Amino acid sequence: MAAPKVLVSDKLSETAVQIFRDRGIDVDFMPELGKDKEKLLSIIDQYDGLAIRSATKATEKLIEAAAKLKVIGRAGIGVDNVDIPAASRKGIIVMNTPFGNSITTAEHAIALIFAVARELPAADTSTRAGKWEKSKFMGVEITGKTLGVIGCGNIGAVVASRAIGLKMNVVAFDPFLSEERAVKLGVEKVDLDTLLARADFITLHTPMTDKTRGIINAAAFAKMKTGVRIVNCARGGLIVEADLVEALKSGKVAGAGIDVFETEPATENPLFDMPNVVCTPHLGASTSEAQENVAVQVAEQMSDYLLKGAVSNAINMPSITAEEAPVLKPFVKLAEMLGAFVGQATESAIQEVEILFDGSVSEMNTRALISATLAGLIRPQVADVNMVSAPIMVKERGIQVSEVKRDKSGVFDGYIKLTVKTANQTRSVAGTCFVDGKPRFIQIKDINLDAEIGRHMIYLTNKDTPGTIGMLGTVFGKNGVNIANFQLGRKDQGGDAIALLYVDGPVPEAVLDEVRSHDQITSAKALQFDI
Ligand SMILES: NC(=O)c1ccc[n+]([C@@H]2O[C@H](COP(=O)([O-])OP(=O)(O)OC[C@H]3O[C@@H](n4cnc5c(N)ncnc54)[C@H](O)[C@@H]3O)[C@@H](O)[C@H]2O)c1
Ligand SMILES: O=C(O)[C@H](O)COP(=O)(O)O
Repeated sequence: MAAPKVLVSDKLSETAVQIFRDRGIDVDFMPELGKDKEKLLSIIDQYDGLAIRSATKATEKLIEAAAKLKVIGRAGIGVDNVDIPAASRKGIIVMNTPFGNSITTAEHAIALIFAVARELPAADTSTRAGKWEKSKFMGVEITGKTLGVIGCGNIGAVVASRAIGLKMNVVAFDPFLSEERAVKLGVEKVDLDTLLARADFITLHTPMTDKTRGIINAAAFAKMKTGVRIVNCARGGLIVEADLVEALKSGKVAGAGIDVFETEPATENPLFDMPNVVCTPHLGASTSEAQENVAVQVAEQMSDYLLKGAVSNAINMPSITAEEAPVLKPFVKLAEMLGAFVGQATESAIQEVEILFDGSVSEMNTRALISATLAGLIRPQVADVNMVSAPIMVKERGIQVSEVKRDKSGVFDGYIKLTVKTANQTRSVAGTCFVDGKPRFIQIKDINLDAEIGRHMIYLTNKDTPGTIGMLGTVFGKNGVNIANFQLGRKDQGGDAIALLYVDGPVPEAVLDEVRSHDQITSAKALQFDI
């Protein structure tokens, strides 16, 4: 098999390139390509992986053109430059490195707080110009002042701890911050209005979402103390820049430290003309330590995925560690086969799906197994689906999915049972993996059997009457269909029965019609499994 190929289209540390090479991955290092949309678009179809920072925009158009792409690795935190829904629909994993640059970015926020409190850049420029304007640059102390942290996750928490070390009082607004964690961090959890009213300094550390876009706007400025100072090292667009300009002009805001802008690269911006605004060009993550961290991490994560199927820090897929990947692999296959069985056997719209994990399987990574089951289930309708895209597609179709876990309940160490409801019927199939790692069906419609899964299979439902096996043998035999394995099961003597045949090739519909023409046969369906 050819080695996977990765493109690095942003300025990542070359350590990442070395890691890809050491792992046997072909890598093209084109750090300026992120800025050249057309060139990137023209070559993206050659790559299995794309490693980026924030300059590369992984748009829907780029993702559509990425015929082989399996993974986008963001060496950093914010993934707002990646169209995640488009990537997910195409089955592309998007991963980031959530901790590698958090300390560095928090330090930049603290640096900007000091720079704004003491007008350091302006004082530096004035002094170099020989002006010695000692009385012009009257600053403020930060000791004893209140810092409002909006978004108290990884970076916000580090900023809070540094600020507490600097003797500031910290209040935090973050709907997902628990009281316990707030107490542990030594911050006071408050609502947004309270933060705006009490803070002398405000620092932003939320992701860019529909809820956070423009969170600091004219209405928010109106609720702040006069003379407040604001720092944004998160994302441009969290602050409405035009409103900040007005607040600076009116004196409501005494200063601002801005690392991120509504439009980047920011080569022109009304904030550049404002006094006591300290601007940096999206430098939050730019230290050698952080860049080394994120480059190493992204290269290792992408390599682990491309070479071993291990998934870590993915935004759109449950994690699978390198250790669990080989153990999980046969069960992922089984889950897909169960989904594929029901997906092919069911012709009306699926309304509900229940996936039961029994015994040892219930202790595995069931989120990954659910994704695999759903992928198998809807593949008959959507050919290109995989474990990344399946949960989204199932949700888009309004199908309810539930998971049940239970202790070992039968003779098998563990098994998976998939039950699907449509408007007319409920269908179930269960399976397990034996020590040989091969998946097997062990129950269909609550009827026990033990069926090895083959590429081509025939699923029959029938009445349990004498002569059925003979009839099937005759029909298939005279039509040249060779049976590799034949499994039968029934509820009660003379009652509902099923048969699952593993055959050596595709079975023509005409042959199935002949089978169907016999009175004891209720249904006959050819199934295919990607095994
Ligand atoms: N300037 C830079 O170079 C730079 C570097 C790294 C990260 N960042 C930005 O910083 C952001 C935060 O990074 P992080 O690692 O701390 O992320 P994180 O996920 O650990 O923390 C984000 C926090 O924001 C909170 N949050 C979400 N929605 C909110 C809302 N509506 N109101 C208040 N809080 C909300 C979350 O609960 C979470 O605790 C990233 O998303 C990225 O955009 C910028
Ligand atoms: O989200 C991030 O990690 C930062 O914004 C850093 O972006 P950069 O990698 O382009 O410096």
